[in-house]
Amino acid sequence: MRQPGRIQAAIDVLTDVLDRHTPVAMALRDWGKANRFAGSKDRSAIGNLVYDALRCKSSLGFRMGGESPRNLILGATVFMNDTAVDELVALVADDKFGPGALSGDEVALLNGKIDLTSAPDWVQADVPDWLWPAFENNFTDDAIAEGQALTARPPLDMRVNTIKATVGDALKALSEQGAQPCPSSPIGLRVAPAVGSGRLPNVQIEKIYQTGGIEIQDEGSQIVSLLVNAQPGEQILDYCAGGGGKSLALAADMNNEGAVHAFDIDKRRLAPLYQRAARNGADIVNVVEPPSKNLENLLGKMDKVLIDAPCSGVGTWRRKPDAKWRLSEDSLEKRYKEQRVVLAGAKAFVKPGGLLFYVTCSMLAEENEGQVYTFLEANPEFTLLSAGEVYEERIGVDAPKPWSEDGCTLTLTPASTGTDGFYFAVMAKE
Ligand SMILES: C[S@@+](CC[C@H](N)C(=O)[O-])C[C@H]1O[C@@H](n2cnc3c(N)ncnc32)[C@H](O)[C@@H]1O
Repeated sequence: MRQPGRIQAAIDVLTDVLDRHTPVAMALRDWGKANRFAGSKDRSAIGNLVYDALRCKSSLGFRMGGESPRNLILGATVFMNDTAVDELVALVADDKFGPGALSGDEVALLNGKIDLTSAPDWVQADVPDWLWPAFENNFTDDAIAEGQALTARPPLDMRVNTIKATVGDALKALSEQGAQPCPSSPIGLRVAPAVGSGRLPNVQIEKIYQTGGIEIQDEGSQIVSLLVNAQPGEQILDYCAGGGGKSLALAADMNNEGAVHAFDIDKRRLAPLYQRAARNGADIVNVVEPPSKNLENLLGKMDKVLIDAPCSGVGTWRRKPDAKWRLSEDSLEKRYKEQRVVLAGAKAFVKPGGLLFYVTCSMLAEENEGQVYTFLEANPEFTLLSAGEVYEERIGVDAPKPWSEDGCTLTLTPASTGTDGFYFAVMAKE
């Protein structure tokens, strides 16, 4: 396919996402099925344009005078992919598979007729307007920069599974894919974000992945798992284990000694963990299916309980930009309620002297400090500890510093640590 055909395809896919509310991955898959002539390079070029347009939907819409799929994709082509306006005009002029000739107004807009610095802050930050007060409240002077960092293409991060491989083994196995050590996680590898129409490698077909030597896991998720500081021989409950990304990381950190009990209220979410744990050789992962009465024998006995709480997912907007615009006040309220429920349910498993960890992939104070401080007030047997020392010990004194409102809990963000957004708090039970 030539560039104009790819642009038109991206407009069609984005129309499906915005007008028919189809999830972006599904819209891209559907387009691929209906257009089997398109090669893998075409698909990644189209996907990149659609994802870029979604990441910057409000700022591109502002610069282009409206958020139609055509405006957004043309804007993404020029403003985010460095295509020169003259070149684009010539390319689309008479290509019958493209979006048609550009109007004079479109050309003027693409040439920067509207200055983004005149836009409201939430538009410059590409954060939904209704959410801006909460977002701004969290980051004050840095809020626009934090929002903009969430619009960048994400890298591919991998955790080396130290049960099966060393960082050196994995680096060697993935050298052709461009893997480098992560900036902060000592067990992380990173492939830089794709540029232009490029794509990230499919490492799942590589032997090192298939034999359990690596897991795909954002560096932020690796870091919060390392901050649990799981020790060999400990009994740990991962209370919201989902697909088990953090359970597997904890098991490796424990050198496969002790136990990681992986529970989730939703049995379907736990399903992939059986196979993942087997591939990882993570023998100490004990999957506990709901109902929660199956956990009764662990009450009051856990050295550590990890709550990787259900949340808005603001911290993952680089990877899931459509979720940013789907988030609603109602769904956020539901997440707050679920967070209170998991905190109330998980606390009973911590043994006296044990630790309770509260993690989200959100960057909103209401889901983070807000929940932790409310919990601490109602549960005086728990005390907030500072996470700074363990961060320095495990991640390094020279590593990029996470953001912290209270000097105790940590918020990792794309702008501060170059990771997905994550919140981390640790509380001790007396
Ligand atoms: C952020 S996800 C977990 C991701 C997972 N820990 C990982 O690293 O891949 C949050 C999980 O909390 C679960 N959850 C929600 N309410 C819960 C509850 N009351 N008890 C236990 N798990 C719950 C959800 O089903 C979801 O899988």
